[in-house]
Amino acid sequence: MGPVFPHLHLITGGQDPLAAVAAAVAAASRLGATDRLAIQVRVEDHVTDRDAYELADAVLELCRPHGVLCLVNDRLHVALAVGADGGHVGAADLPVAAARRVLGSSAMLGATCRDADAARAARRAGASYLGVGPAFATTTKTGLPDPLGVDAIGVVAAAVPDTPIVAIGGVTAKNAAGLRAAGAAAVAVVGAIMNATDPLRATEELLEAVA
Ligand SMILES: Cc1ncc(COP(=O)(O)OP(=O)(O)O)c(N)n1
Ligand SMILES: Cc1ncsc1CCOP(=O)(O)O
Ligand SMILES: [Mg+2]
Repeated sequence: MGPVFPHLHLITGGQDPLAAVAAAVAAASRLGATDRLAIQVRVEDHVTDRDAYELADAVLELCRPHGVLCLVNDRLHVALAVGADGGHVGAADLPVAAARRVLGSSAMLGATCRDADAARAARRAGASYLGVGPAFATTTKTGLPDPLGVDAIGVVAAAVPDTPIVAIGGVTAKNAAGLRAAGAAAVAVVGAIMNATDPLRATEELLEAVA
């Protein structure tokens, strides 16, 4: 990863995640912005560790030659096994301090939170960045709390000025700039790219929106 924190985090999902990841890496390469893209390998809970490992290994093969950051959601043992750059944990995963012990001090570790106190606590426990959302309504993940909206994400960003905030949930090329303007260092998307008819173009539009 270059000296910047990636502004666009693509989280895998949908029918053909590898094709979408390849398109996203190609888009970032065309824009000379591979250090502004991160890929987070995320699979549904019913997916086996073996299948999660195979996907993560294939994603890493697409990312590494271009210096695109590769993170693994939830399954930190898979992140370690494939040699990913780090992982992301939320309320149903290892606590942040435990996750930091598993990944070691140099790995990138993201943690989900929704308010300033949780953000400060996650930072103290060792999180490198914070995933904050859902920003807007989304159907990609069920059982989510009410959307926070742009202003609430700005409040969390202001509470931890030294920690990158990644806004997630219903993010599109149209609303991404507003999240950045509110203080988010980055945005994370699933559907805007994974469900796009042209994931390469969708990635270009999102990278331009968060530049
Ligand atoms: C960047 C980013 N932010 C939040 C999440 C959500 O993680 P989590 O709360 O662990 O929920 P699942 O993704 O595991 O369903 C994320 N993955 N990435
Ligand atoms: C995993 C996750 N956590 C909070 S919202 C979300 C899904 C985001 O998907 P989309 O970008 O399609 O709204
Ligand atoms: Mg999780």
